[in-house]
Amino acid sequence: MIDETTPPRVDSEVGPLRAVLLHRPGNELKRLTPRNNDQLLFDSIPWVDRAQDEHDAFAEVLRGRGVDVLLLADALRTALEDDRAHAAGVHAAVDDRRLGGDLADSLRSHLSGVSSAGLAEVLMAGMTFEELPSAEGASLVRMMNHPHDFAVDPLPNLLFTRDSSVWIADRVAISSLTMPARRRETAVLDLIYAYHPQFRHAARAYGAHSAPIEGGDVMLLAPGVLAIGVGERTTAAGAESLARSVFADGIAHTVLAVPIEQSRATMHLDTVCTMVDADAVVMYPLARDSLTAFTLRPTGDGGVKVAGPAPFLVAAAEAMEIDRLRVIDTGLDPVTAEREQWDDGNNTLALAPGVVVGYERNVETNERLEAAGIEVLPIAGSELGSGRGGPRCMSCPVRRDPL
Ligand SMILES: NC(=O)NCCC[C@H](N)C(=O)O
Repeated sequence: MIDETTPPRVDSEVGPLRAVLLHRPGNELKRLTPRNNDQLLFDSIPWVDRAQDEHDAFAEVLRGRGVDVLLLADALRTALEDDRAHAAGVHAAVDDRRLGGDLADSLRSHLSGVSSAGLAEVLMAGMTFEELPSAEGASLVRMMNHPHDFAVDPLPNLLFTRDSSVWIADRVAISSLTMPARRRETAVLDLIYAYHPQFRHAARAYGAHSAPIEGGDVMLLAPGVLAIGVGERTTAAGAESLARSVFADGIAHTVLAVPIEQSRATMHLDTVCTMVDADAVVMYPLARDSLTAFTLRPTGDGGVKVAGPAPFLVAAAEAMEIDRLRVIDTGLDPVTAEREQWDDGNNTLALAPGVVVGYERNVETNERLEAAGIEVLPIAGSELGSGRGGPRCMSCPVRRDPL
């Protein structure tokens, strides 16, 4: 339960974390098979019960440090109690282009009568053709699809709540996700933020239908200073559009657009770099000297001026108005560094300055962080990590105290 007396607000990556949106993995993970896991962006087939246990333990670590945990499925069910949300949810679930007019109409009319919990389940876990309600009359679409094909796609990547929405100051930006397997997450988050009683009054930053942006690329380096990774998921147009939006709303004065390699291992900026203290990051060694940044600032008359590129660490320190942004030197040999980067060693979630959650398997990265004075709270992630995402990816901070 989130403390409802204090409105959502996030101004930094490391201010004491007070409230967070997580998604406990559910039946949507049971949809993964060796035939569809690549398309659904998982590298293997997770053991679902164990993934849930790992996630419960993650949530307990956060609660143990005074963080209110809001679970996405609960939030969605609550939002869908509103009739308008329910109708929008039915609309979001049914794709006429996939089902054809007749089947789409009959599924819409079926879903209109299900409970908010039932509709939430369909929105998250999807529906196969054999699970469709039996309808009278013949449908070519029903006949020509395999019973196990998806009539409504599942959303196994809901687990990574970081990517689908991001709070910047007192506004929420709902992502416009790039990969087809994740696009419908936008509609789910839109329902939650529009209709959940706790969020209904939240102002929006950025339009959900703008150019692609994913939250894993958005980093709140300091109040008013954002870094946005531009690579496989967030486009330059997305970064520029978010920059314009935060400048117009007066919630940021500088945005750094950071080119990152377009590969699965580096799909978001937070796969190579996360903040562990107000002036320190943990960073993949290969990125340390190669990351650059374009600096965007408002012109004052509605425009945006662009400077650079410059080395990322230099541009970041200047924008943050600090002498330097420290890189915690994990000092790893290239092979260990590559292995631990793949396993989200650089993807830590800060609970406060100098206190982070990290996957326990990244033994060497965690040891070096501890040696540098960072407290690492280890969590198991053997199953959670099968979708390639660590503690930062699996969390959307909703409220942090000021630094
Ligand atoms: N911020 C992140 O790096 N999130 C991890 C997302 C993993 C997910 N399987 C995806 O490919 O989108």
